Amino acid sequence: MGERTVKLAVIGGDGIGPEVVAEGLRVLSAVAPAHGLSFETTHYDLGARRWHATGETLTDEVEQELRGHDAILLGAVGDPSVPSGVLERGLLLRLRFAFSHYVNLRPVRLYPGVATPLADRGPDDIDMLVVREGTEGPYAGMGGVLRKGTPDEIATQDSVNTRMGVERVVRYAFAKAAERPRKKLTLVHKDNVLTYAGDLWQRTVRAVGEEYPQVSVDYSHVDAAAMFFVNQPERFDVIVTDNLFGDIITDIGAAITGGIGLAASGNINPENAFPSMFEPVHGSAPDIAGQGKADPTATVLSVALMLDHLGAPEAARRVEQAVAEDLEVRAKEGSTRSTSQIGDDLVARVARQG
Ligand SMILES: NC(=O)C1=CN([C@@H]2O[C@H](COP(=O)(O)OP(=O)(O)OC[C@H]3O[C@@H](n4cnc5c(N)ncnc54)[C@H](O)[C@@H]3O)[C@@H](O)[C@H]2O)C=CC1
Ligand SMILES: CC(C)CC(=O)C(=O)O
Ligand SMILES: [Mg+2]
Repeated sequence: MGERTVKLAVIGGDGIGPEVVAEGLRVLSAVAPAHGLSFETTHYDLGARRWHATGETLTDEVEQELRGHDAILLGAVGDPSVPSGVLERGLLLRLRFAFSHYVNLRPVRLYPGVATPLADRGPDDIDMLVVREGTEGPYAGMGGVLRKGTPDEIATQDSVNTRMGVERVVRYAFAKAAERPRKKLTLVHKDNVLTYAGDLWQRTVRAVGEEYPQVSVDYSHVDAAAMFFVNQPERFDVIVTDNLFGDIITDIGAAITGGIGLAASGNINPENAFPSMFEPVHGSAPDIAGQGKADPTATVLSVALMLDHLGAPEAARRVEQAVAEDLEVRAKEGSTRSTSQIGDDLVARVARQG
């Protein structure tokens, strides 16, 4: 088999980010060669440390360098020593926007054996794919503040929804739904209150849906969807939703599938005009940083999403299989392993499958 070299940019970032990324990379190194892949990694020191040292979040030069890679693996950004939003907007959202990551793909899947707070539900009941819009909505950064610091202060934060931006993510979600056995797509929004944006999303889903007669479509207001996640998760197959709603409901999705330490995501540019970026759903978890307590599984599953995106589905399945086995053992025997011990076990499982 000929070997393909993938140029991978690695941004560990802040808090537990570098700890979980290190384990993701070890699993990647263990699985890649058997699938004809070799990864040429470049590490970028971005995040709080760099901001304190230089005042920079992301320079144009670094952005340009990142553009030259095939994919990016990111841990998390954000640190209590930096004003909230500086790194989240200046680094993470800047990359999502600059590289047109309009699909934020977040599987919500209960692995066998994993404890869920939903007493009478199992893996067959919780297997959804949330397609969160990644470049618009309230995250766009539009708005401002008037009369700051006075009793008359007014802060606005606009939600931006473009026809083009909504249509491309809706189209992606329909294509995903059409590939899955249930062929069901749910639009999650709040069109009874956010009437302008909601109407655009509804009309777009109706129009694109005409091209996918095999996909059944329904709608849920986001507040009801939050409730259904915890009392009727089997309602959902593929969900398409805006940036903020998708952010919130996927943390609920993580909570019902074993916790935030297991939840993976991909920031995808489906046209491959820019490198896609893979990262756990969680943040930098300053409360447990540096203690070896972080679960690297979410990052390892994000590596599987990356392998899928890079056209190596067999390698991706192998990583997921290793995680599934690890989670089954954890369910039976419990686990007090450190971040790197979980990494050791996943590397060993991936190697055994080879
Ligand atoms: N994609 C990103 O880079 C994200 C960054 N953030 C940033 O991260 C910082 C912390 O935000 P929080 O709201 O506390 O969210 P968080 O996801 O970092 O932590 C929430 C809770 O989950 C736990 N947790 C997170 N990841 C874990 C893992 N792998 N294993 C075990 N436990 C884990 C944490 O210890 C904490 O109790 C903030 O600066 C925030 O802006 C938050 C979310 C996403
Ligand atoms: C900008 C990030 C901190 C937003 C977030 O929480 C996420 O993408 O999951
Ligand atoms: Mg989030």
